Amino acid sequence: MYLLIPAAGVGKRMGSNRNKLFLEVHSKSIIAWTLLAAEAASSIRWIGIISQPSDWSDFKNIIADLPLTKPVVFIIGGATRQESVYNGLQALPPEAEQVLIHDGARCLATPNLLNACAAAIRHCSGLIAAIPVKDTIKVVDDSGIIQSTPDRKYLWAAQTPQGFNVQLLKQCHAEGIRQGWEVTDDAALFEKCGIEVRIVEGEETNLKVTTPQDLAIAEFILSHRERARG
Ligand SMILES: Nc1ccn([C@@H]2O[C@H](COP(=O)(O)OP(=O)(O)OP(=O)(O)O)[C@@H](O)[C@H]2O)c(=O)n1
Ligand SMILES: C[C@](O)(CO)[C@H](O)COP(=O)(O)O
Repeated sequence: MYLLIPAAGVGKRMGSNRNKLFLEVHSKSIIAWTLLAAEAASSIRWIGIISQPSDWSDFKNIIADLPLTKPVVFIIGGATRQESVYNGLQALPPEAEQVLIHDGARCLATPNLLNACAAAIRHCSGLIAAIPVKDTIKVVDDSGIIQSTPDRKYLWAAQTPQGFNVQLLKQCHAEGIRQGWEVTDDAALFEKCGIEVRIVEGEETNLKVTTPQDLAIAEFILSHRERARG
């Protein structure tokens, strides 16, 4: 399985003055944890890191200290996650028929989840890891007035990995450019193109490290995992 890792953000919500994936949690950088999970996932055979060239030296220094055996290719990121993934798709090896896309910021995803998504994409055209929503979700208008309360039993929180047929995702990204669609995950492009996307049960611990509070939560999860391993 081919894995694309969007890693070209700037971490605005983290309040970081550099790519938040260089921040450390439990003694390793966020990107290091993500790469170690990809290395441990037996289904992953190739890794593309989609990132800003100004970050490549720092990424390469981190990678040099990791026990990686799988090829890692650097791909130029875009101004948005959507553009970054578009670039990543163009850089896939021509033989890639399916792809997993996994946020570099989701450094707690387990190898089992990566493997489960890699297995599941063999039997469908598109999928996302997701977990049922625990809170009641409100739709709120621009003036802060609640407009509706969707039935929670139909609400899932999208995570990554997200898996896709490569050709179909390339077509959907191209249509998104033509239509001016702005999406925050790749599944939305499939949905807009009318292509079915399935759910794979995600992990409650599969946090997207976005704010400083998330760093503390990630630290807790990683230290708990370490204690559980003994
Ligand atoms: N132009 C971008 C923006 C984001 N990402 C990646 O997409 C993932 C999810 O994005 P997010 O958590 O929003 O990261 P940032 O964009 O860095 O955060 P912020 O929105 O707070 O700036 C991250 O791994 C990020 O590196 C990317 O590859 N290219
Ligand atoms: C792809 C994603 O992680 C699914 O929840 C999320 O949409 C990324 O959003 P971001 O604003 O780019 O972090």
